[in-house]
Amino acid sequence: AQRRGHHVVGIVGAYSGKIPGVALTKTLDLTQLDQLEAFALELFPDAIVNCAAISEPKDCEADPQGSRLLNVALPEKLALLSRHLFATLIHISSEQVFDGTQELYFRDSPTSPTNEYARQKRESEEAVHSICAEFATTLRLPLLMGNSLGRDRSMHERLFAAWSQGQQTPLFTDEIRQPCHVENIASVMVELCERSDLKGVYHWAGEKSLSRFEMGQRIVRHFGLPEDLIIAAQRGDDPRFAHRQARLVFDLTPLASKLKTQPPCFSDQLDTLIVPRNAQAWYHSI
Ligand SMILES: NC(=O)C1=CN([C@@H]2O[C@H](COP(=O)(O)OP(=O)(O)OC[C@H]3O[C@@H](n4cnc5c(N)ncnc54)[C@H](OP(=O)(O)O)[C@@H]3O)[C@@H](O)[C@H]2O)C=CC1
Ligand SMILES: Cc1cn([C@H]2C[C@H](O)[C@@H](COP(=O)(O)OP(=O)(O)O[C@H]3O[C@@H](C)C(=O)[C@@H](O)[C@H]3O)O2)c(=O)[nH]c1=O
Repeated sequence: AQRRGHHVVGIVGAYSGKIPGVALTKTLDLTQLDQLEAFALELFPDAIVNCAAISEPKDCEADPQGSRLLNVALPEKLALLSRHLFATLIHISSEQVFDGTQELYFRDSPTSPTNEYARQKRESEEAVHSICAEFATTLRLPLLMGNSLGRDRSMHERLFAAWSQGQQTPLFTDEIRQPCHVENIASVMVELCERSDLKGVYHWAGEKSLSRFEMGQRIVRHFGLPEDLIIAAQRGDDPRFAHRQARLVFDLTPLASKLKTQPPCFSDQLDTLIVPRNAQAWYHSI
């Protein structure tokens, strides 16, 4: 956004560090919608990009009411503000609105959420596009790759955390995802903020679909680690995981055919990953 000459204001919750490229950060509890409204009216933004959520399925199961404040009430409020401000709204939904039984998911494929998080995401899509359809683009996203600000959030960071504590990680051979790294998604979002002809719900993901086990293998090889750090597993091996969606793969044509940014290959995504701080001593010791 900075490269394109945009002025970015970042709203943060608990995060207190510097955020590269963000001119101003504002700490707000995004469950306090009156404070958000006051700030938005003061700022009068041209575009609002909503990345806030309770984004762990298990956290939404544990606290449906609390997570709804972020995952449904907040997008609703942002949609009302977008309409009032005539501001573009970019909202994020998830591949998890689908049940994972289909070979490929299209923008108009029927959704069938199988958990609280996914139900909230579908509800947020319906709210946003009924309130401010002419201003909003919702991106349904896949499993995200990248280096999180806190260094403990993404898939490779969680794997490094387990490996550096001496744990081998069981990874599903029968769970297929289409991971995409966040830098690529940020470029898509900047393009969408500059386009008025791409409103509605779109799918975006990486070029390649892989099993969680294949992802683990590619991560291990990329960092020159021993292959026995990962163990092939099946979702059904453990009743806690038997319900997990088997295959979440998107048709990307509608958006990929209109944007300069293209779905990234998996090796480009691996090249952006760094060893998380808390695993560096272990990594250099092996
Ligand atoms: N990660 C993934 O694999 C996927 C994510 N998504 C979606 O992408 C979006 C981003 O997800 P992701 O980056 O993983 O989410 P994270 O959980 O990593 O980050 C969400 C952010 O929301 C902010 N937040 C939460 N509660 C509050 C609050 N009360 N007040 C202010 N800020 C708050 C937090 O900011 P702070 O740190 O400052 O407290 C946190 O950093 C979400 O909509 C998610 O549903 C979709 C598909 C997959
Ligand atoms: C994917 C996977 C998970 N698990 C176990 C580990 C953990 O106890 C449980 C849940 O896995 P996860 O913690 O990865 O959460 P998971 O529910 O797999 O997915 C999450 O992925 C992370 C990256 C996110 O950002 C979330 O938004 C969400 O998409 O399932 C395996 O044993 N093998 C696997 O291959």
